[in-house]
Amino acid sequence: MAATRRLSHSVAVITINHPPVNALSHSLRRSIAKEFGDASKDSSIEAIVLCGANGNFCAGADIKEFGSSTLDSVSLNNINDAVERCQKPVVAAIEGVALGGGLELALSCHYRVANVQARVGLPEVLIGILPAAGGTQRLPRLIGIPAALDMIVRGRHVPATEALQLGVVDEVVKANTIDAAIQLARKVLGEKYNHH
Ligand SMILES: C/C=C(\C)C(=O)SCCNC(=O)CCNC(=O)[C@H](O)C(C)(C)COP(=O)(O)OP(=O)(O)OC[C@H]1O[C@@H](n2cnc3c(N)ncnc32)[C@H](O)[C@@H]1OP(=O)(O)O
Repeated sequence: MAATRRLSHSVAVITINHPPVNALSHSLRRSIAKEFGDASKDSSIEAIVLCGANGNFCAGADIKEFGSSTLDSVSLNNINDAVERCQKPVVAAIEGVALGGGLELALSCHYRVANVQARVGLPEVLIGILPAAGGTQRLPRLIGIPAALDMIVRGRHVPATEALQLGVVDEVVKANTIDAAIQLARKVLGEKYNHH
């Protein structure tokens, strides 16, 4: 399990890879933090795209590690704060599911592009907990309190087209989600440079 990084036209594409659903285990979080930190500091990189391998963005915290007492300084909150604060545009490319901590990670990105087949949600309530990595703040800021509360208390999986209507994602594409996210990042960069 690891996050890997490749470069596409000065955009770093960081792929989260922990089969089958890219659950955020301790070691995956460490790997994401390292790749993201390196990309943020690398002056040859102008923007960052976060995506998932195995046909999914991320199903959230690794439920199989719940109850383990491993001490880990790389919390999902730390990662999400670093992503949100990044000076470079960060775009999430969402395929499959972005659930729980996976959606919270995507919400920390500055933009979100989803495949039409994707689903997003905060299903923590279904396992008796509440979102605790910024979802209860970032989601209402993005889509308003009533719609966010509906997602948080019902824990339902929201299809990409509805997520677009609600404003959870910025764009829905039928194919080539990662390319679309790279294009969006480059468009944002173009707008930034045109304003200077
Ligand atoms: C604090 C808490 C935070 C930050 C959280 O994020 S809590 C976790 C929130 N996420 C969830 O509750 C998602 C739970 N998973 C699902 O809803 C579904 O598994 C799925 C929609 C992601 C996939 O569904 P499906 O295609 O039907 O496949 P399975 O359900 O059979 O799952 C396949 C294997 O993946 C394992 N899995 C799924 N989610 C997780 C997870 N969050 N952590 C660890 N492992 C996960 C699942 O156990 C299956 O594994 P195997 O049985 O094949 O070994």
